[in-house]
Amino acid sequence: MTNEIIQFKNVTKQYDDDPAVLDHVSFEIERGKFYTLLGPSGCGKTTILRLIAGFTEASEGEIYFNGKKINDVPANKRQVNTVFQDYALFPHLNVFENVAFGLRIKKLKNNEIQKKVKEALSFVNLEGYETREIREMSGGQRQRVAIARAIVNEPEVILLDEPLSALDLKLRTEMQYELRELQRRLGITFIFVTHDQEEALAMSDEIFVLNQGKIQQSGTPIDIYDEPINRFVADFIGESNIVEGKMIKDYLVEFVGGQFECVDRGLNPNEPVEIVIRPEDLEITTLERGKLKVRVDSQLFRGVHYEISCYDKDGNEWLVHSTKKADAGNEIGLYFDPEAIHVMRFGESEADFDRRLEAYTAGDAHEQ
Ligand SMILES: Nc1ncnc2c1ncn2[C@@H]1O[C@H](COP(=O)(O)OP(=O)(O)OP(=O)(O)O)[C@@H](O)[C@H]1O
Repeated sequence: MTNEIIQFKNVTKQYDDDPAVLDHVSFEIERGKFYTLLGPSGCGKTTILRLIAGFTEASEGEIYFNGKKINDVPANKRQVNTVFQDYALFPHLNVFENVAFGLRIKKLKNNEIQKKVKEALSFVNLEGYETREIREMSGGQRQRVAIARAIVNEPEVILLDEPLSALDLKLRTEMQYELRELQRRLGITFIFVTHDQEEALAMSDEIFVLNQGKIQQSGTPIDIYDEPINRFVADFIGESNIVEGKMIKDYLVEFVGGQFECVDRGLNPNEPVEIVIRPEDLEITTLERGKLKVRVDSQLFRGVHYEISCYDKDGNEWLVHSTKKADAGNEIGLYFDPEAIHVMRFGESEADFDRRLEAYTAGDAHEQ
């Protein structure tokens, strides 16, 4: 059996004559993994969930579940449950009845309902809360009731639409651990929607980064952080310094008036590129040792590091995360390793990016 559970083939969603909210989107979801759809407000994340759940229809393209086309399968016949942002719990029912609701509709026997609800509540650490009213539960507990209500139906996929956004920061972080752990224990596929990049990096096996109805890049958190394919992804995932430049040789790149050694990524001489250097990869040093010379504009103490904003002579801003202080007005050097320079080709598609990196890692990109 293939490990693929959901597949989108060239799916487009358009309302009336408005521009498409999803534009020929294709992807595959594997069984048992934690996926995150990440992107700014309005990029189409919820629309993807609604298409999987069957709450809306695709304008074009095909959606497969376990290898079968499901475009015309109604929502209640799909092996999918959704946890909504506002939890959508029934305020007039207690915890037990909220979780039991779907099972009662399916007309399961009472003793079976008792057993399944008990199991689901124990999965989310809510044993003993059966008779509590929803209004007597905290935000985090309501969240867990909503998850119990989804897992009690034993779906193959759980869709979670910004389920943590109503929680305060501390509880949100706790719930991130809990959800991740729960997904591992259950072994069910989770598809989680968020616009919070830190949440996506912390929780996911795979992330799909979306913008304006298109998947910009998909991959593991580390792949996406270390190898963003374009300016949008680099900017959206973590903080970045991004400048324009051009390739000199396959392992030498020119920007802000200097030439710097970089990792060979199969790019061609003279090719215009964008360069990303993460703030934590810049080291404050003397003017002599520094590869870049900059003037410090401001610094903020962020607890674990200082966030220092500097400018080079061309007016580019360089953000540095450092445990060392640097006072505003001082001229300093910035040092970085060749591996810290990430070079992006302008306007490259994800498929071309993957092919280029595959060729590079297979060793047939360029001879050095
Ligand atoms: N029923 C509808 N009719 C018309 N346009 C819609 C409808 N539903 C959604 N849209 C539009 O589709 C686009 C994508 O919406 P979607 O809810 O998928 O975005 P999102 O990425 O989940 O955003 P958010 O993070 O704000 O929830 C938005 O521009 C939205 O206005």
